[in-house]
Amino acid sequence: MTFSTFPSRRMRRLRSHDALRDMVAENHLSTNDLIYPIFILPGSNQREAVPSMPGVFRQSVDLWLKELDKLVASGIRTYAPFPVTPAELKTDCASEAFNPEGLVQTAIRQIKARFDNVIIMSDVALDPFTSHGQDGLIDSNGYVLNDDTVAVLQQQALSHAEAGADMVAPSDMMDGRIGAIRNTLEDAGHVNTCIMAYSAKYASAYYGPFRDAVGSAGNIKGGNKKSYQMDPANSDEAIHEIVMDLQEGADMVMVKPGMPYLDIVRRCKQELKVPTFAYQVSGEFAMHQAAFANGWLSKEAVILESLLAFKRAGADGILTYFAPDAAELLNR
Ligand SMILES: NCc1[nH]cc(CCC(=O)O)c1CC(=O)O
Ligand SMILES: [Mg+2]
Repeated sequence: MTFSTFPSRRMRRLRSHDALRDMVAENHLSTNDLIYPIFILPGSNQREAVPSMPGVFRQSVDLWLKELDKLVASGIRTYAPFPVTPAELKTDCASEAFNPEGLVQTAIRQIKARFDNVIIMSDVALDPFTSHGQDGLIDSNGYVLNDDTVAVLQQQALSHAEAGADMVAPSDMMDGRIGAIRNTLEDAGHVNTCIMAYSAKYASAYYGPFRDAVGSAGNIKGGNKKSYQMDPANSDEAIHEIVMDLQEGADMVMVKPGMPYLDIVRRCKQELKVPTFAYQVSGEFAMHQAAFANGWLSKEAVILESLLAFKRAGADGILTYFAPDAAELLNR
C-alpha cells in the first residue's frame, strides 16, 4: 500500500457538503431507536426530582399519562416503567412484585388503554420489592438464591403480561430465568409477549443514581451484586450468556451499561446478528448532565453523538434518559 492514490482519492471530498455527508452516513439515529425509562410513584399528582439525575422526575401515573401525550407525539413509542415502591411494601419474599394492582401493573394497564401505538417493556427483577435491595431472594448469609428467585420472576413476568406488557425484560441475571419465563408465558397463552433479556448485565458502579431513583440505594445487603451480575473484566462470557438466553427463548438481548461496554455490543451484533439493545444507564446520564451543567460539554451535540455511537457499535435501540431531549433534537 502506497499513498499513490492521492489526489485521485481525497477522503475529504465526501465531507465537503452537509447533504453529501448525510448521503454517505453509514449509521442513523431516529426516534424509533429510543426506549424511555420512567420512574413511577404511587398516588396521584405526585412529582419528585431525582437529585443525582438532574432533569429526571419520578411521577405518579396520572402525571405520566399527561406527559406521554407529548412524548408519544414526539415519536417515542417504547417505555420502560420502574416502580418507586414504598418501604412498607418491601419484604424478604418480594410478593409485591407480582401484585396485579402493583405500581407497574397499573401503569401498564393505564398506558396501554390510552395509547394504541405504544410498546411497554417491563423490568423483571425483585430489587424494587425486597427489603434487602438484592434482585432475588436471599438465604441467611445474604446469598441470592437462583431457583427460588426464578419462581418469583415467573409470577412477576406473568403479571406484567396479563396487565398488557408487550415485552418483559428480565434484568436480574439469574441462570435459567429466560426459559422458565418463556414456558410460563406460553402455558398462559401469551405467545406473542416478547422477552428482552438483559443477558450481559455487568456488576457496574454506574447504576448508583438509578438506585437513588427507585430508593434501593441505602439497603443493598452485602453491598454489591457481584454474585450474579457479570464481572467487568469479561467479554467472552457475555457471548455465552447471550447465546444461552437466545436458546432459552429471548427475542432480543441487552448489554448494560452502555458506553463503557460498546465493545460487547459490537461483538454481540457481529458474532450473533440478533436484535441487540444497550442501556445508557443512570451513571452515564449523570456524568453527561454534570458536564453540561458545568459548561464543559455542549449538551445537544453530545447527546446525539453519544446515542449515534451506540448505533455505530451495532445496537438496534437504546434505553436512555435522554430520550425526550433526543426526540426533540431529531425532530428539529
Ligand atoms: N434490576 C435492577 C435494575 N434495572 C435497571 C437498573 C439500572 C439502570 C440504570 O442505572 O439506569 C438496575 C440496577 C441494578 O442492577 O442495581
Ligand atoms: Mg444468564
